[in-house]
Amino acid sequence: MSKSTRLTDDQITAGLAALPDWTREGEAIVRTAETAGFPTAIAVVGVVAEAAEELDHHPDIDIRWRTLRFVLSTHSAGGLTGLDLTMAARIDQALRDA
Ligand SMILES: C[C@H](O)[C@H](O)[C@H]1CNC2=NC(N)=NC(=O)C2=N1
Repeated sequence: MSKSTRLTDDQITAGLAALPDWTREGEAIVRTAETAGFPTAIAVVGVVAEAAEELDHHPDIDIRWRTLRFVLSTHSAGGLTGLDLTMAARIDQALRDA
């Protein structure tokens, strides 16, 4: 299946089982994470930006001092796709490495 095909509810539930820090909000998945401080938060955003360019898939990112909130959805598909799950895993990795 193409990475840009909209996932079924069952596929989303199965995908999120492997991404316990993410929650579904309608046609998006969301994660909030607290980092060590503002410079770390900005560094994580830099790593995520590189992954987003690599995958051509871009999260909405809210920065509040050292807390980051990421929202993923595939606008072109009008919902969630495998790209959102892949990007969520990359964001998790960037946070672990921070
Ligand atoms: C032309 C380019 O491939 C599209 O605009 C991409 C870029 N990044 C994107 N990011 C996200 N989250 N959803 C999209 O549909 C999307 N589309």
